Amino acid sequence: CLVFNIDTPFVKQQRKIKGSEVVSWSKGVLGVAQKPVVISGPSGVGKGTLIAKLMKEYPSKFGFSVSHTTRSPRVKEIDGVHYHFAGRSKMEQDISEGEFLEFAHVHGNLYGTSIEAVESVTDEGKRCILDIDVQGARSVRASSLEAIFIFVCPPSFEELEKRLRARGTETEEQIQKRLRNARAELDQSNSPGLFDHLLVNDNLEACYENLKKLLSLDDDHKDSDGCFIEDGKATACYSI
Ligand SMILES: Nc1nc2c(ncn2[C@@H]2O[C@H](COP(=O)(O)OP(=O)(O)O)[C@@H](O)[C@H]2O)c(=O)[nH]1
Ligand SMILES: Nc1ncnc2c1ncn2[C@@H]1O[C@H](COP(=O)(O)OP(=O)(O)O)[C@@H](O)[C@H]1O
Repeated sequence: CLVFNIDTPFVKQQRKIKGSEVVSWSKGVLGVAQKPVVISGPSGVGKGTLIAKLMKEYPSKFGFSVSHTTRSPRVKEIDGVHYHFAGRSKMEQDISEGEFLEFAHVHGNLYGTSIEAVESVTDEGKRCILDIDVQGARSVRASSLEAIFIFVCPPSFEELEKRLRARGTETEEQIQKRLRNARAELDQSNSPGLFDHLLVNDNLEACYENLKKLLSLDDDHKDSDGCFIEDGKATACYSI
């Protein structure tokens, strides 16, 4: 099986401490396996909705990287399916022991992708989808895991707020925090060399078709209005 060096911060730190070569390896995410897909974007933009559509249409092609988080489960969220809901001290310990590919503090909670989360998808022969924040995307970019990076934008800030409220899963205080963070995340979507594609989620079906096009799942190149993709260098997708 194919192995490659996963240069996580833990591996780099161990190399420094030990002053010798430290190699950590993972399997199956390089070579014949298709590149994992990293999807980022502000809270409420529709990342989960798009990913759910993709997984429903292509259950044997894609697998979701189930992250760990210290946030409380929402109604209908299942432990081990949507997230691995974890205690902070246990998660911090696992991070310090090098079990995570990346982690970040987001909206006041700790989130992270364990190496096992990615491997369990690739072990099934599926293409891995990661729903992670911009900091996480940066960490994965800096690691040797080659992936495709997609940032999902809302058509406007007002629409983002509307969706977040309509979802009804957060308190007013949490909504305000997520909206504040959204501005910073939207600014960072333009960081040079970070995202390969910006996808505007205005009309859901049009956006989904464009996502499929990006992933070469749709080769009939249908026109889609209300949603566009920028290849290569990310440029502002709209102004707030
Ligand atoms: N860095 C990182 N971010 C994550 C991970 N899992 C989820 N996130 C991000 O954490 C943020 C909050 O996720 P969540 O609490 O599910 O709220 P939502 O974005 O409103 O659905 C989102 O930006 C996710 O993309 C992870 O493993 N690592
Ligand atoms: N294109 C869209 N138009 C209108 N509502 C949308 C669209 N995409 C998603 N939604 C709705 O917006 C809310 C937030 O979507 P969700 O997938 O939970 O966002 P995220 O995972 O990015 O936080 C959900 O209630 C979802 O049904």
